[in-house]
Amino acid sequence: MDVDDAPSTPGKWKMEKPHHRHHPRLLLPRWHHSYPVSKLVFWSFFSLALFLALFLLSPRSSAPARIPESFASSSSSSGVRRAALQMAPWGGPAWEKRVRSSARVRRNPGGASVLVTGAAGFVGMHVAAALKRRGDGVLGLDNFNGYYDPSLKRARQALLDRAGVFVVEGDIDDGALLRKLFDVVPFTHVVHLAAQAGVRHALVDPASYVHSNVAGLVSVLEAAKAADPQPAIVWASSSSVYGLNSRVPFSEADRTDRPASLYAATKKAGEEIAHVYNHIYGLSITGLRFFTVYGPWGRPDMAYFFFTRDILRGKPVSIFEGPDHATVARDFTYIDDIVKGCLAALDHAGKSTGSGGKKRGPAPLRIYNLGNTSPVPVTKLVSILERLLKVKAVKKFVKMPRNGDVQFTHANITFAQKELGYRPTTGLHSGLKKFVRWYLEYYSISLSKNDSTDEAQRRSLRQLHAISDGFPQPHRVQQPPPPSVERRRRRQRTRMKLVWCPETALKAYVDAAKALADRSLEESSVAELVSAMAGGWKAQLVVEAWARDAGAATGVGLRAAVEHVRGRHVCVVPDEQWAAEYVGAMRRAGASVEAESVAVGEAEGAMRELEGVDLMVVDCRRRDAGRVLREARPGARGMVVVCKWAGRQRGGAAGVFRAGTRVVRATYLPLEGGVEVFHVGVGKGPSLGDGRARWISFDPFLPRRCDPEDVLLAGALVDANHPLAPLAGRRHPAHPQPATDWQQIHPQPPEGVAARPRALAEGVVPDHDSAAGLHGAELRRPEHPLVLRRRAVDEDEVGASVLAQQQVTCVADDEVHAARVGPERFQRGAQLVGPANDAGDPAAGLMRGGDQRQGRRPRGVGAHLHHETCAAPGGQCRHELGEVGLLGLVSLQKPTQEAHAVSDSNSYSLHRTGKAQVVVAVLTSFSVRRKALVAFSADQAMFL
Ligand SMILES: O=C(O)[C@H]1O[C@H](OP(=O)(O)OP(=O)(O)OC[C@H]2O[C@@H](n3ccc(=O)[nH]c3=O)[C@H](O)[C@@H]2O)[C@H](O)[C@@H](O)[C@@H]1O
Repeated sequence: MDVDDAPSTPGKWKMEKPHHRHHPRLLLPRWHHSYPVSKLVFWSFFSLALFLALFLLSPRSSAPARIPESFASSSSSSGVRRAALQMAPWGGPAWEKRVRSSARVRRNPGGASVLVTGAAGFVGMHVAAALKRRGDGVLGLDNFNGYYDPSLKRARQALLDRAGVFVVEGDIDDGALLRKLFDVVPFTHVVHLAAQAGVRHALVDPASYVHSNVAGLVSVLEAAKAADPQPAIVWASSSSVYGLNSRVPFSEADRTDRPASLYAATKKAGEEIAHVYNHIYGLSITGLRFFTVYGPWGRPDMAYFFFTRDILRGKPVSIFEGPDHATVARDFTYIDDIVKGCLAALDHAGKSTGSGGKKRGPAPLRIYNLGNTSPVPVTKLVSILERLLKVKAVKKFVKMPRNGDVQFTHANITFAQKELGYRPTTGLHSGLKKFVRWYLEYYSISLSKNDSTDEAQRRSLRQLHAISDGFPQPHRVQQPPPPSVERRRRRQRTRMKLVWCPETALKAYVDAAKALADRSLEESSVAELVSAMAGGWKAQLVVEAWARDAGAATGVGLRAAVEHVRGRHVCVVPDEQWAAEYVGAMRRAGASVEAESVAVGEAEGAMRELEGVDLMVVDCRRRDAGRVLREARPGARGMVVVCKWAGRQRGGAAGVFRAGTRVVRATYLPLEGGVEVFHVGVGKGPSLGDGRARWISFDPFLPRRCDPEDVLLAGALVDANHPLAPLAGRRHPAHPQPATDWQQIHPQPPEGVAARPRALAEGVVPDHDSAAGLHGAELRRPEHPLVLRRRAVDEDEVGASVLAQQQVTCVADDEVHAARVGPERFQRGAQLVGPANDAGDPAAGLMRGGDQRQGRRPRGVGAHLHHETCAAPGGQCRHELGEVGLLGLVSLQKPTQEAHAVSDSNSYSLHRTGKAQVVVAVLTSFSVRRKALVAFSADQAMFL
């Protein structure tokens, strides 16, 4: 799993600029104006007293100086147990170098260098990743305590590591470590998110709250105030400070002196402590009151998380109720909105004025609510989860225990809106959808769409069998690998590793074909192809770099695919106007688009948000196509790249593919259910050097307009570090030299047609390359006749070469055409599907089921085909009614040994025999010197 599954919103990352960004009022501690000084004094004393009492009472560890005492607590049913954590040692030149490098600002002139505490935590990881993505320097700090499953924290750490963020293993209470960090890096900001979270757990382990949330905060502020330069601080307070406040929505100006839990009290104490450090030392401090944050990579101790686990396991979930069965509600806020708020708070923080512990002037002290402004009852939360999980929850309504919970929360975000441009955009349903997707993926749980609830539940239970009784354990515990392992992994990542699943490929193909059936959209055959690819690879992140006026067919196809594989489809566009046009095009094509599915911005910016791309579709007509490709960050398996209109590149993409780049020329996609797709791309002229090419798809329902189309699966990008780059230099095993034309790839046409390629190559017929490409084609299963579309028969001579030896059904559009094709072409029992029908409308007679009045054809598998088979044009016709399960069944006879293996029986045999070499191949019309073959050999391709 990669960062992208995590920082879940790749899309619009636009914070509205506040109108009065530099308003002098911002420099004043606004929130405490309405706050009596006596209360301030009271809270300061309260905090310190609480801290001293609990700190002195708690047992101390005798850990060596560099292994700080832990504030971690392992919650266990037997009660409170505090454990000293063994921290990784820190210090030394190599460690310092790593720290410096991680905190170095890159690609973002004037960017921040940020220390993120609690970086292996839920919010911490997302914030650290987001800062890194935009080019800020980021160093993480986390003590990996055992409050909840540390392997989840390790997995987050591994994710950050891949993103280039080093997470130092240490405690915020380790003053020496903090001083060292500030010595090594002049941090401009600290985002302090390390804390002991959880409202109810405070009853179990009160000391941990004081240690982390009071002493830990003081420790961080001490280090920050002593640093030179002093950083600005942004830190996490909590909505829980509103406690028993009953004014809704909760505003920063409301009372916060009636906390309902020790957790809330420690957060409130933190706000008062912040005042002290601002007042005495001139530290710029912004506190953020988070409202019940949820989302992918979340905290297992939170209700939405363990409800999900319990629902899947069939265990009862306790839904709290207030007095008289009153609803309990929360202002659930999606993680991406919180991240945006954190980044905006950091950007608007204003500088600390002190240095080396001395105040030099007033500094900003602020507090903001970051909520969603729409409270949702817990019952609704449960019903959304039921729907998403397709499992009925066993609900138990219980009276809200008096353990710190409050009945409702509701944020007033006016201040954050005005001053930070904060605007939450994710509703609970779509946020939970992302969470559930992540959860199922992370814990490797699959739910079938068609399962009945019971079956889904049984399956889930089986899958969850391995999950322990406590917080769920992931299948894969990701520990940060030692450098040597990481190096090896990186090497491995440079090899394409694809997992091909014919079932999902078929579903995606069929859905794409259905979605596009009644629309005569350009590129729809390509759309079906890439949809099948995305489905077959089970691509979790599919990115499309759209070109203006390109239509929406590909987008529709990709959307159909990601639905099947629970993946994500994101379209990258350079600006808002393109975004609007894209959304419009998609809507017109009948597909809905959520805001987060559109990434707006320059190639670099937009692609930076997208880590772990499985399949990338780039329209090379975009000027920045090359930059888009260069910025693409593939997932661990590698990335399938489809370049549309590669021959029309406008210079942007030209530099991307180096000379010698292996380019694949044909696609064979094994699907299931007797359906296979074989796409051949062809160019004009004996070679493909003239930059013009077009698709032939043996899809009988190809749109009438099959415009020139270049689709490329290319394996090489300019960046030598790119995981695909090594493919550029590799030779296809069957062809020691890069293939230069089709003949080389398919050197042996079948008997009886041996003369044809030559004749065709001499340019006897138009489109001869397409015919050449088909030499050697044979029907894999004669019982499924090959359906050739008109043009293939009429113009391409394909019919002649294939029909000479096969039982082939040809589709003719009209009588005239049928006559022109001529029966002489159809030898050896070849038949012509005649166009005659009752109404005398030849085209309509071919395929009923489409909108005949509008002359539309039904396209795609699953449509009912009612056609008449005629012995010859104008002859007697035979009726046939059947399910269309045939999209063209063809395989190469002897082009390569491996393709032959494909045709042996089915795709599974590839796995067994390991013979398959060519699995995917797509044509390009690149200039000759760039043309070559990309082959995924059996050891690179895995088959399910
Ligand atoms: O916003 C906040 O300040 C706080 O939000 C959450 O605290 P909470 O809102 O209580 O979140 P959950 O523990 O996930 O509970 C969510 C809702 O589910 C309810 N709940 C919880 C547990 C349960 O078994 N049943 C149940 O109905 C709670 O009463 C609450 O209304 C976090 O856990 C805190 O760390 C954070 O500071």
